[in-house]
Amino acid sequence: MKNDANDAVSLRDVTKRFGAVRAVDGLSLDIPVGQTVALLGPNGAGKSTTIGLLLGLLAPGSGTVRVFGDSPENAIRSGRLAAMPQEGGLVPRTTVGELVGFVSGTYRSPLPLDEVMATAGLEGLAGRRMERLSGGQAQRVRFALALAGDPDLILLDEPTAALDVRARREFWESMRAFAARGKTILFSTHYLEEADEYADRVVVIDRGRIAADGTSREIKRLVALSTVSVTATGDAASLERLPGVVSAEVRGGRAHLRTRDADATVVALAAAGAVRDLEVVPAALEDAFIALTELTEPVPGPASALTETGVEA
Ligand SMILES: Nc1ncnc2c1ncn2[C@@H]1O[C@H](COP(=O)(O)OP(=O)(O)OP(=O)(O)O)[C@@H](O)[C@H]1O
Repeated sequence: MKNDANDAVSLRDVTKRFGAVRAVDGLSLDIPVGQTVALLGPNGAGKSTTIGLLLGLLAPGSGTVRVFGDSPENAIRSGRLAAMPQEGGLVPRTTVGELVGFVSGTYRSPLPLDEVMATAGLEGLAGRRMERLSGGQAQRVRFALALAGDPDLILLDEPTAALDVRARREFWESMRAFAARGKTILFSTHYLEEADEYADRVVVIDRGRIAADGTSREIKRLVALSTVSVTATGDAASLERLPGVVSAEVRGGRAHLRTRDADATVVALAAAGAVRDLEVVPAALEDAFIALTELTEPVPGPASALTETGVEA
């Protein structure tokens, strides 16, 4: 039997229903201490429900939920678990320094204030009033409030949903500083690029179940196809027999090979002396995500549409 006290998060066969809807459907997930994990999934996949269960805001219908081997309630009480709200939580007419200082003072062993401000990227903003903060700055203040008690695990439900690209990048720089201190982060996101860039591990969730779990590289390799292009030296039918190749097309004097294993395909092309003007376009996480979440029947509920950078409502 696994000793889940070694993991920051341990979900075992967890199910949560809302009437006829199985929001979380037999989910098992262990997150070791120090990992940054993205929970990626389309609308209604069960991401918020999973986070709600981990915070003890929702009780599982069946299965067990453990945070550092303990109940979510105890993990929060001991200060090891914190969450960051997506909105609200900021008191008007106070300054950043006053609010963060006040919240810090409510903890028994808070993180030193200057460290909180530095990790959240708020240096120079201590005197700024809440009303005058940009969306990105406000989100970093919420992050500072979550950090104040020096938690070991932070749960973030779509932390950058309301931020523009630049604010998102700045937010993730703050998060990196937190992760660099050996802390564990679990965040949900619709943005594939965020999962790709900032998570050590991507857990794709769909209809309350895990559809894939691994590094973004592993997930891409699992289901998405890379494209290898070379100056054509053979016909499509012979190229389709190369290792890894799923389909081949010859047009404009170039062969375009869709492959599950670009390395193997390139090696075979090289062995055949056919690697002139080689170009390899790696698989995108977006392709993998579409493939994974299209494997099963669509769910009734909010429609989801893919944008260039992610999945939006
Ligand atoms: N309190 C509730 N009552 C009834 N149904 C609910 C409730 N909370 C969630 N659901 C349903 O459970 C399913 C999972 O919802 P959840 O909010 O966990 O998904 P999500 O992945 O966070 O989606 P989104 O990305 O849209 O926030 C959905 O079908 C949703 O409609």
